[in-house]
Amino acid sequence: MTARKKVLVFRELPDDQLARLEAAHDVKVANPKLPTQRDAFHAALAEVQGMIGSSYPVDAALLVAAPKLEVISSVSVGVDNYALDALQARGIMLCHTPGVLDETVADTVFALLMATSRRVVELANLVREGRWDKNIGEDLFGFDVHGKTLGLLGFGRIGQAIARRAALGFGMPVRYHARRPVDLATQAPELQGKALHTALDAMLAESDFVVAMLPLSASTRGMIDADLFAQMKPGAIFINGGRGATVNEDDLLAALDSGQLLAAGLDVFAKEPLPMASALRTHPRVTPLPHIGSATHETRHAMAELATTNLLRALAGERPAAVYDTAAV
Ligand SMILES: NC(=O)C1=CN([C@@H]2O[C@H](COP(=O)(O)OP(=O)(O)OC[C@H]3O[C@@H](n4cnc5c(N)ncnc54)[C@H](O)[C@@H]3O)[C@@H](O)[C@H]2O)C=CC1
Ligand SMILES: O=C(O)C(=O)CO
Repeated sequence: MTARKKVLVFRELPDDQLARLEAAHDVKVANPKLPTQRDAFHAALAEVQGMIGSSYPVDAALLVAAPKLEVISSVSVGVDNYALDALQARGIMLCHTPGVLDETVADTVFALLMATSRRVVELANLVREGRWDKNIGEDLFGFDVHGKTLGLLGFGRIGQAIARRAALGFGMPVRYHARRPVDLATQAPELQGKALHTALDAMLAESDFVVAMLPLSASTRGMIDADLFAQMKPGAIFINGGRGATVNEDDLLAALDSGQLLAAGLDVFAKEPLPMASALRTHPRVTPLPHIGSATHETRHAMAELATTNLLRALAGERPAAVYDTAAV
């Protein structure tokens, strides 16, 4: 039996997963985002060997305050909140939750594709506000999704789940740009002949919808800028389901205002929650969502369960299923 260790949980965890942790270890729950719990969080850092978190940034200074830390288990697949080089230098293991959220995030991205192209929010508001007083005319028509070309920036686990919906369900030709081509024969045979690795400029020029599904890293920060928007097909729709800071938001607004982009569907923003002053909040051709890509009951539970299992395994000296390779940055 593993010796009991000290664990700090600094995000919400379902009761059944908290119970699994408490059965094996001494657990402190403290949310550093709540002023009433911030002191408890900082006090606990000095003692903990394991942590479960997600959206609170774990930077190098915070790690200095946690000298006994062996493992962090994140309830997320994205790891941009963690100081990866400091974790690597200290030999602290980082676990995350790849795979269990792919289909749910792909559903959210498709909701944004449908909402932007068919003007769902705008037209629902027209009905709600009692402005549906005649047959809808051309000025309120949308554009088809089926049969249109989809360009994917990022073609990993989630990008491929989006491509399956597009190619197999909506008859959409798919082009993708990623760090390297994917061997579809072994990884996604159902997409063979349907999703093509394409040079970035050609992909942008050919796509009716450009969907970004990129992690945030030094190479992707600010990558989607005026230069990329200018290369997109005039009247394209842009969707971001990855991370907000991969986009230059001023350039995005300029592309919307010039008419280069027809619309944007955004689940993620450079600063979250989206500041009241952001023009993206109220822009008539932006559909903004509050970072809900994976936010279903089923998937958030599956993520919490995987994160708990990862932490329990790591603290028991076993290899967890989903260790992030911090050396790969
Ligand atoms: N909106 C939401 O709620 C969610 C957002 N995400 C975000 O989506 C990201 C992607 O998740 P997965 O598909 O699981 O990751 P993944 O690691 O399987 O795929 C990442 C893809 O991005 C590509 N890529 C990375 N850097 C690139 C660059 N500089 N240029 C071109 N392509 C590049 C890779 O080649 C790969 O195709 C996560 O890291 C996270 O930030 C993930 C889950 C939910
Ligand atoms: O997992 C992630 O990276 C998210 O953004 C939330 O699911």
